[in-house]
Amino acid sequence: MIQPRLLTRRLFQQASPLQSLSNHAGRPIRTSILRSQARRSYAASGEKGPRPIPGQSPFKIWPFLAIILAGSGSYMLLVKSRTDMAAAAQASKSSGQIAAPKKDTPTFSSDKVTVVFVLGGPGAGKGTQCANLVRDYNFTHLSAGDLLRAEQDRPGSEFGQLIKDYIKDGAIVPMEVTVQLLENAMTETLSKTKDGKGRFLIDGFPRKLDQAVKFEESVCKAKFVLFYDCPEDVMEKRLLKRGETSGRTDDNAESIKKRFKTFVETSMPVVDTYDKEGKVVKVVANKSPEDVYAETKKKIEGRI
Ligand SMILES: Nc1ncnc2c1ncn2[C@@H]1O[C@H](COP(=O)(O)OP(=O)(O)O)[C@@H](O)[C@H]1O
Ligand SMILES: O=c1ccn([C@@H]2O[C@H](COP(=O)(O)OP(=O)(O)O)[C@@H](O)[C@H]2O)c(=O)[nH]1
Repeated sequence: MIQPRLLTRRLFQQASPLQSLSNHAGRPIRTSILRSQARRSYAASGEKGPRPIPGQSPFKIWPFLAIILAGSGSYMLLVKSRTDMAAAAQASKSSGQIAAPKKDTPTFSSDKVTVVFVLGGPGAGKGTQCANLVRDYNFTHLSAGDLLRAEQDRPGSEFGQLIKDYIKDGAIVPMEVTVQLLENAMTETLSKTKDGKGRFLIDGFPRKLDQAVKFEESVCKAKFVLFYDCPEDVMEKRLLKRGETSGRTDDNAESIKKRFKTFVETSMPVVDTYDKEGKVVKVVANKSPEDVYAETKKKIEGRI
């Protein structure tokens, strides 16, 4: 099984929870600097300046502007450096890794790496069908949910509690965490190949449009989306049954309800968007696992 590696500094630079912490930490200093700037501005407009020439305005605007500009400039620099420093400190404390620069081109070229997103409601049978595809088509299966649960349980993870809360609530974990875990897992798999080629089933991701955009921009373009279409009542029965043995904190009636809501409101728009681009392979999932797989095979032949 692929172990998610420590998240890199890039993740910390982008992760909103930590950024807001570092911003918060810097606020008192910034406020006091602003106050002292304000005091200086008032002093500059005091009575000790040269006497005004008759006919000209007694108020000179340029000194004010210069002070405001200089003040704002140094304020911005201070804020930026403090934010970067805090992020770097956090990152090195927890991972000891060097920052990866923010990038706009995908890490993996789709010439070498094939990515298929596997989507469907909770309990639609994504994981079950992925196991079949791994056996027959030499895919590597990466379940975003499994990676998040492994990160949640990793001793020392800064995101453990955050992931736990999101999963229990059926909500979507901030994308920086999930995208980085997926990229790390892909890197690890590909590092074991001679030619850097690979095929991935990314199961249960992207669950939100911004995740889809981010992943395709920074990690790898997806070839197509395999979508398992299943009625809610069927999925609910399956999940409650799975909950008897899965040990998952979200396989209970209350969490299932929330997960369905998230799926309809947030994840279905991802499927609809890809569908408009002609990238969705839809499979009816309300049949026996064997029949679902037979339809899957028929529909993906020629696309992979
Ligand atoms: N076609 C099917 N018919 C009946 N039960 C299924 C089917 N596919 C999967 N299951 C069962 O339903 C539960 C959810 O399936 P799973 O593959 O884990 O779904 P997902 O990954 O979409 O949440 C599991 O307990 C699984 O054994
Ligand atoms: O990209 C992802 C994938 C999963 N999750 C979280 O992990 C939970 C379980 O997802 P998984 O795919 O394991 O299970 P499913 O709900 O499809 O059965 C979801 O409800 C989310 O809270 C997430 O936040 N982002």
